[in-house]
Amino acid sequence: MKIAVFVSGSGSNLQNIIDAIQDGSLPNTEIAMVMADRDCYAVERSLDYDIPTFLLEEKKTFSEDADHNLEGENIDLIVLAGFLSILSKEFVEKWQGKIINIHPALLPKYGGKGMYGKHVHQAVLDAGDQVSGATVHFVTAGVDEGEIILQGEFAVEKTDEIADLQRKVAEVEKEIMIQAIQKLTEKIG
Ligand SMILES: Nc1nc2c(c(=O)[nH]1)N[C@@H](CN(C=O)c1ccc(C(=O)N[C@@H](CCC(=O)O)C(=O)O)cc1)CN2
Ligand SMILES: NCC(=O)N[C@@H]1O[C@H](COP(=O)([O-])[O-])[C@@H](O)[C@H]1O
Repeated sequence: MKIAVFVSGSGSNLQNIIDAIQDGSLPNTEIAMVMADRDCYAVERSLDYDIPTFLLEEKKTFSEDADHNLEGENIDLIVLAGFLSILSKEFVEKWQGKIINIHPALLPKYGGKGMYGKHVHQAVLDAGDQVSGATVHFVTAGVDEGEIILQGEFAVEKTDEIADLQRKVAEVEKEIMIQAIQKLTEKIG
């Protein structure tokens, strides 16, 4: 299975995929390319592993530029891993069913435009939720509206702050990201 990973941040989810390939949890899986919409630590991680890496910083044309790079690469799956730009309707329709995203909450709660990173964790704390988690879902033209593939949960303690949720989310994301790719590999082959 050839995958392309889109990134914007620290790259912890990218690292989880790299590690899973190296430890044999994702056999027959190859990260064919990493594409970033901004300079970020995920780019450094990708380059450290000699993965073909593209920095596409023109926000208005990211989807078009990314599609150009994907052409002819026989990519089976696109993984949005901490990716913070909204993909165009045209791009999503062309790759429909082959793009997944990981979100740091139990969708449909706390999803949509403006809901990313610390904004999500703050919303969970403000709501006083006792349970939160993360979600892997298919990507559609709408933001965080696609069919849910997997979710993982954790308990929110009264004393928890944003940093605590970031840590707990990261642990759940590590599990469900790999499980989701394994599940789709069985389906796509
Ligand atoms: N067409 C789609 N594109 C993307 C989706 C999607 O479901 N459909 N998922 C997002 C990932 N995401 C949450 O999981 C998400 C990312 C970014 C935003 C957001 O509001 N972004 C800001 C800009 C932030 C920045 O560039 O620093 C914005 O667009 O104003 C919300 C949700 C990835 N793409
Ligand atoms: N809605 C998008 C969003 O908030 N994505 C979140 O960015 C964090 C950093 O990812 P990274 O360490 O893999 O870059 C992750 O928790 C991911 O769920």
